[in-house]
Amino acid sequence: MKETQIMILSGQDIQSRLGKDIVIDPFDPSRLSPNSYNLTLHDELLVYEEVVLDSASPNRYRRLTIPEEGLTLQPGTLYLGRTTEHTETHGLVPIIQGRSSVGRLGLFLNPGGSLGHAGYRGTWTLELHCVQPVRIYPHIQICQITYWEISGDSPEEASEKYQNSNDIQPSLMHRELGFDDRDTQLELGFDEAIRSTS
Ligand SMILES: Nc1ccn([C@H]2C[C@H](O)[C@@H](COP(=O)(O)OP(=O)(O)OP(=O)(O)O)O2)c(=O)n1
Repeated sequence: MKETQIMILSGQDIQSRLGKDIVIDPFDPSRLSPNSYNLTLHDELLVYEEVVLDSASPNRYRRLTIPEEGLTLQPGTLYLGRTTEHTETHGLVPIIQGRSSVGRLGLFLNPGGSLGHAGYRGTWTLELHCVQPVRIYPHIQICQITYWEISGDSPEEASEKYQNSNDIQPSLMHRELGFDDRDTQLELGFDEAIRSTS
C-alpha cells in the first residue's frame, strides 16, 4: 500500500510562498515561528444579546471596542473577534489555533482549532472564552495559522456562508435551515442601531 504523507509548511516555506499560493496581509516576518505564523486580534468584539442562542435564526448582538488600555473579559460569555490579518490560501489547508501563551492565561479560542477550506479568503472569526477574568489588548498575537498539504484531488470550493469575510461573522447556521436574507438584514439593522447609540 502506498504511504501518504501529510506535510505541514515550515515558517521559511510560508514566507517563500507569500504572494503566490499564500497571502497574509499585513505580514510581519517577526511573527513567523518554525512551522506557523502568529495572527493578531482586531480591536472589535461582538457579544450576543440573547440569553438563549437560537441556531435556527439570527441572534442579536452588540459591538465592543477593545481600548488601548485593555478590556477585561469575563467567564461565561462568548466573545466573537476577528484577526486583523486578511489571509488567502490556495492548494493548501489553513488551520488556526490559539497560542499556548494565550491558553496558559485560561483564554481559549476556537476549541480544537478551526479548519479552513483550501481557497479560503478573508479574515478569521475568533470564538473567545475565558475561565477567569483576563485582560486583553488590541492587536495582541492571539493565534497561529498553519498550512497543510492535501493528499488527493481537492477542488477548491468556497464556503457559501463565510468566504470573503472582512468583519466579525456571527453564526449563519440559520441559512442552512431555510431562513432567507431578510432575517440577516434585520440582524444588521440591529447592529447599526446599537453602534449609533453607543
Ligand atoms: N473560526 C473560523 C472558522 C472558519 N473560518 C473560515 C475559514 C473556512 O474556510 C470558512 C468556513 O468554515 P467552516 O467550513 O468551518 O464553516 P461551516 O461548515 O459552518 O460553513 P460552510 O458550510 O460554509 O463550510 O470560514 C473562519 O473565518 N473562522
